[in-house]
Amino acid sequence: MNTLYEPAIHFQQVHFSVNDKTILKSITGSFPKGQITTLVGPSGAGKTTLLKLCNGLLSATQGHIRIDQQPISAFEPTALRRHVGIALQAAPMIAGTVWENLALPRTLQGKKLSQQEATQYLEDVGLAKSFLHQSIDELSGGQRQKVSIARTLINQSSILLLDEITSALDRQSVQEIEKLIVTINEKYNVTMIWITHNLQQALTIGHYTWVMMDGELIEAGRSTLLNAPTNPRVAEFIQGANL
Ligand SMILES: Nc1ncnc2c1ncn2[C@@H]1O[C@H](COP(=O)(O)OP(=O)(O)OP(=O)(O)O)[C@@H](O)[C@H]1O
Repeated sequence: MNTLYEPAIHFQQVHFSVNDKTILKSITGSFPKGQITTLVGPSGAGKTTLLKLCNGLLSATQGHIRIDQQPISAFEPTALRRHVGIALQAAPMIAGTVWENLALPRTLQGKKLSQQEATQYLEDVGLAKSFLHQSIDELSGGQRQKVSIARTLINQSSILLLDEITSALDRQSVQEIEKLIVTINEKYNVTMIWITHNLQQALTIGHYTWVMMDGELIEAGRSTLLNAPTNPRVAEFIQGANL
């Protein structure tokens, strides 16, 4: 990828296989620091597997991954999870209040999250203070996803991995989450890697885009590549998705 930005994450000839099945083949590329890179490709292309390699949920079978210029192996696992946050489509939560869920990253470290801090994080994602004491079960899908994003901010992660965080939401919530991600990216300069099946979203929200197919990175560059793909496989994929 031709970029002016230093890489937040760099993959060098990364392979991943499980039980002799190759899932990722020879991935080489960078995710530019402070930018939003959208990750697209057909189902089963290896996108989630690649994301899991970025925060140590999985380890590469071969090749090298560097996070902020350091080999990923140099990070202690919990430090890596704090440095590289993740938000998932299902936005997993514990039974309890919004505050208890927000405090979870701190609770796991034996620390507390004050009401004032919790309120600030809620404000950051556009939720009123009144949500603090609300049960997590009473939230809409969009509100739940906002709490999930607020929770990632508590660790002050400099890299955030987003796996299809809007695919289960209604149109208005999708727009709110998109706006929120752009705001967080700009306000905190967080590097984002966002898996999406919504190519319009990949184009409009992404600064950069990676296109994956069959475990390979087949195209990477400015997201506008989705408007005028030079690779025929990418063109066919986009045509099928009616961008
Ligand atoms: N633990 C595993 N054991 C065996 N196969 C696996 C395992 N994890 C993933 N796979 C396979 O690896 C391939 C890539 O999966 P992955 O979830 O990374 O794809 P994806 O691009 O994220 O797909 P989707 O868009 O449907 O979420 C799939 O064929 C999947 O079945």
